[in-house]
Amino acid sequence: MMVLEQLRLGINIDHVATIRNARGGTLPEPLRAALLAEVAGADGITAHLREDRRHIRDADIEALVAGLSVPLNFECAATPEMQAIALRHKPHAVCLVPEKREERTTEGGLDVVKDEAHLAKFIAPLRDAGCRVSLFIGHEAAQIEASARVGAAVVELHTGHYCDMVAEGAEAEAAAELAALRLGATHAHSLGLEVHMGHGLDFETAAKVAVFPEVVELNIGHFLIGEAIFRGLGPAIEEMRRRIDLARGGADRAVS
Ligand SMILES: CC(=O)[C@@H](O)[C@H](O)COP(=O)(O)O
Ligand SMILES: NCC(=O)COP(=O)(O)O
Repeated sequence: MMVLEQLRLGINIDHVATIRNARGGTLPEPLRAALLAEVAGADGITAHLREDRRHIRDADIEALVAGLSVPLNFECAATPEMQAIALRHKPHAVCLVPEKREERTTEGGLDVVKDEAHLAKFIAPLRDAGCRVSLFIGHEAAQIEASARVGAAVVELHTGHYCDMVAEGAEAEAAAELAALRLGATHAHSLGLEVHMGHGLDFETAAKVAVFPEVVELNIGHFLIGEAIFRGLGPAIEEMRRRIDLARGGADRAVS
């Protein structure tokens, strides 16, 4: 088995805030989860400040910026409000995602082709401020090519549909989606874009995409926060690290 560069594992802590907000108090604290994730081997922390603040809130972003030792990947919609917040905090990375207030979770990728002019203008000041701008998109070639044109440094390919197909036992569709993600990763890499993947990944699906050599980072949240109920957050993250390292051909480096 070929040994590839170790994948960066970004831990999304949005759903710690979902649990906190269910009671309206201050516990559990997303920052505490993020610090624990760092200790467990997270290479970065992802937090999505939605327009409706349904999970992460502005104060969480401030606490993360002040308290983290690893890079923050700030996910947000491409709106003037979010651009101002990003420019105030200057996180390591800004990942632009599509948002619909009525959706339960991020349903698809950005339509970079349609919003090319807007995104090019939107990205420029973030890039000038030193943020690595990432676009959360589907695997379609046209979206990848438009992402390169608008000046993004990174694309994060949406793995949600692949994960849904696996969960439904739709084997042919899952295989086709995985193949399309693979092609998308190769295409994006060939255009000079750094390639990340994320959304809906669990131990099995993360291992499947971890083998793609062009992918350098996975962002994983909901599954791990759920898994933390059963085995604790640290052990859940360590197990994810072990599985993706193993898939990547680095069993000797994997946490035992
Ligand atoms: C963009 C993305 O995939 C994550 O931010 C994910 O959306 C987690 O948050 P939600 O459950 O609010 O979609
Ligand atoms: N960008 C994807 C992400 O941060 C994690 O998504 P999920 O694992 O919470 O679905």
